Amino acid sequence: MKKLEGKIAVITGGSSGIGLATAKRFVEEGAHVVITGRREKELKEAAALIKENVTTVVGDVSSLEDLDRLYVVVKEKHGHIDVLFANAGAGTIAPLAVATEAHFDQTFDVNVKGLFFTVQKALPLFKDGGSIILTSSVSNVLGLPGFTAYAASKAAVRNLARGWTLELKDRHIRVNCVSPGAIDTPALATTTGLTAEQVEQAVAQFTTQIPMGRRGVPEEIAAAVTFLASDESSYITGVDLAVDGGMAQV
Ligand SMILES: NC(=O)c1ccc[n+]([C@@H]2O[C@H](COP(=O)([O-])OP(=O)(O)OC[C@H]3O[C@@H](n4cnc5c(N)ncnc54)[C@H](O)[C@@H]3O)[C@@H](O)[C@H]2O)c1
Repeated sequence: MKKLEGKIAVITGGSSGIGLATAKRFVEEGAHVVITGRREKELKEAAALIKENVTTVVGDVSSLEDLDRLYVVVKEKHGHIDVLFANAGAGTIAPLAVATEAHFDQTFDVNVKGLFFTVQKALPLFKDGGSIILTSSVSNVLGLPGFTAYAASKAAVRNLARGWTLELKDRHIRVNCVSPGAIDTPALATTTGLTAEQVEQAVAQFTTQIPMGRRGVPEEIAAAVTFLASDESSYITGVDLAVDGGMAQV
C-alpha cells in the first residue's frame, strides 16, 4: 500500500533540492503534486524529472498575489489540499557587521512572511484534516556565525509550527517541522558568496563537525517529510524532526 495514495500535495520550492526530491517521493507514494517556484524553466525541468502526476505553477512565495494564483489553480484542478510542504527558503551568508537591510528583509520575506501566507492562504482548501510540514533548519537551535538572520528566521518557523499546531487542532490538521542539517543541494553551494574552491574547503571543514561524518542528501529529507505527510505519523503534531546526522547535539 502506497503511503500517500490519492493525496493532493502542494510543495513550495519544488523545482530543486529538497523540494524536488520530496515531490518525486510523494508521486512514487501515490500523490499528485503541485510544485511552485519562481522560474518557469526550472519548474518545467523538474516536472520532466517527476514525469507524472505533477502540476507546475510559477510564483514567488513572498508575493501574496502569486500565492492567490497558486491556490486558484489548486482549487480549479483538485478542489482541495491534503498535504502542504512549505519548503521554499532563502539564506545567504552575512556576518552581523556587514549585513544589509536588503539581506535581512529578503531572508524574512521568504522564510517567514512567505511561509506564513503560504499556510494561511492554503487553509480554505483543507477539508477534513491534513498535514502541513514546514522546512525549518537545524540552525533553529544553533549559534551559526555569519548566518544569524537566516537562523533567526528558521527559529521563527519552528515557533509558527508550535502555535499553528494548537490553532489547527480542531480541524484535524497536523503541523510539524522538518529541520535539515547540511544537505547537498544547490543552496549549500550558492549561499555563501565564496568561490567554488573556498566553498569546497569550508564545506569539507564543516563536514568534519557532523557527528555522522557526512552531509545528507535530499532524499533523506524527503523520507522524513513523507513520514510526516502520511498517516504513519498520525499521532505526531507540533514536533521538530531534525534530519541532520546528529548536528543539533554538538
Ligand atoms: N541544503 C541545506 O543544507 C539546508 C539546511 C537547512 C535548511 N534548508 C532549507 O531547505 C529548504 C530547501 O532548500 P534546498 O537546500 O533544497 O535548496 P534549493 O536552492 O535547492 O531549493 C530552494 C528552493 O526554494 C525556492 N525559492 C527560494 N526563494 C523562493 C521564493 N521567494 N519563492 C518561491 N520559491 C523560492 C527555490 O527556487 C528552490 O526551489 C529551504 O527552506 C532551506 O532554507 C536547507
